[in-house]
Amino acid sequence: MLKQWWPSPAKLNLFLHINGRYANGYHQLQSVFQLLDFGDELAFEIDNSGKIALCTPIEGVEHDDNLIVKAARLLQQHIKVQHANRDLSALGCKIYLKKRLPMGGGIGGGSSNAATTLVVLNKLWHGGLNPNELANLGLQLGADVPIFVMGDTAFAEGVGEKLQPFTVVPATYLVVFPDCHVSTQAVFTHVDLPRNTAKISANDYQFDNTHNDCQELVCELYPNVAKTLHWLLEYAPSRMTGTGSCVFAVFKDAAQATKVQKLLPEGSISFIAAGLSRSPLHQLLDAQPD
Ligand SMILES: C[C@@](CO)(OP(=O)(O)O)[C@H](O)COP(=O)(O)OP(=O)(O)OC[C@H]1O[C@@H](n2ccc(N)nc2=O)[C@H](O)[C@@H]1O
Ligand SMILES: Nc1ncnc2c1ncn2[C@@H]1O[C@H](COP(=O)(O)OP(=O)(O)O)[C@@H](O)[C@H]1O
Repeated sequence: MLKQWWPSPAKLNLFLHINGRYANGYHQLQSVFQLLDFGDELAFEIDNSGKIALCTPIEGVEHDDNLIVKAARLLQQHIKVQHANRDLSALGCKIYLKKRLPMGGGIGGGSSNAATTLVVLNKLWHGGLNPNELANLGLQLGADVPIFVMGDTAFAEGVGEKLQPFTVVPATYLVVFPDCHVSTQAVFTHVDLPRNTAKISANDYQFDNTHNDCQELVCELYPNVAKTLHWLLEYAPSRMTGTGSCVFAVFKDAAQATKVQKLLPEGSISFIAAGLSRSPLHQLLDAQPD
């Protein structure tokens, strides 16, 4: 039988302000998480083995460290506890991944993979968790997971988990990966990271009156990020996403984005994507009710 492939989209942080730091070291931030129509895909074959197996390993990531496997195990455990009266000892699954998103690029690939796993397995295993419960479970895996579980482009606060659906002017993005992996943890523990940007109201958001507090530091640490950003800025408003390393340029339409993509230096890794208000995963789920 043909596999059902489920989308696992990328996101961009259209801006990222750091407003302070919590006692546990996590940062208090504000951001717009823009979901994209480009990403990885996952397929799931549930079985009664009780085992979780990712059949398409990612080079450099141990099976048990993969956020997909961690998400499946976390949900498996949660369902077992919630449904103690049902014999769920045999909940198992084989998982397949088509990886397209560069890792460590600030476009949320790992978190999105974890979210798609939580959402789809909850459906296939008849877990019965509601979206808020799934998002809370996802938060244990990463601050970025809830946005992908909820599935709406959003204005985010807290550590990134307080979300309100947010309307952004439709745009096409040229996203360039400067061929370096930035560790989110390394950026957030850096002494030179600014952490005192004043809070804004969601209504006041505009691309031009916001910025990314991580950008200057990452540009200093990774000259390739600085080079890519300066190149893109010649053509369109551009910014780094998340803690890097990807940089995006904003265009009105795909034709303009394609023109600039063609001018990129040879060997550049890039993709073009449209901004979406609703995740492609959730669009597919909405079209396929139980
Ligand atoms: C800041 C963002 C913006 O999108 O960066 P990117 O990872 O996308 O670049 C994300 O929210 C990241 O989310 P995610 O990558 O899931 O973060 P986690 O795994 O929870 O945390 C990675 C590390 O970043 C730090 N961290 C993360 C989020 C946050 N609000 N404050 C932090 O200080 C934590 O110290 C942790 O050690
Ligand atoms: N399924 C996964 N996809 C991508 N990265 C993963 C996955 N599982 C674990 N990781 C680890 O998470 C790190 C961050 O990945 P990713 O989410 O793609 O980047 P970012 O947080 O910068 O957007 C990777 O370098 C990798 O070691």
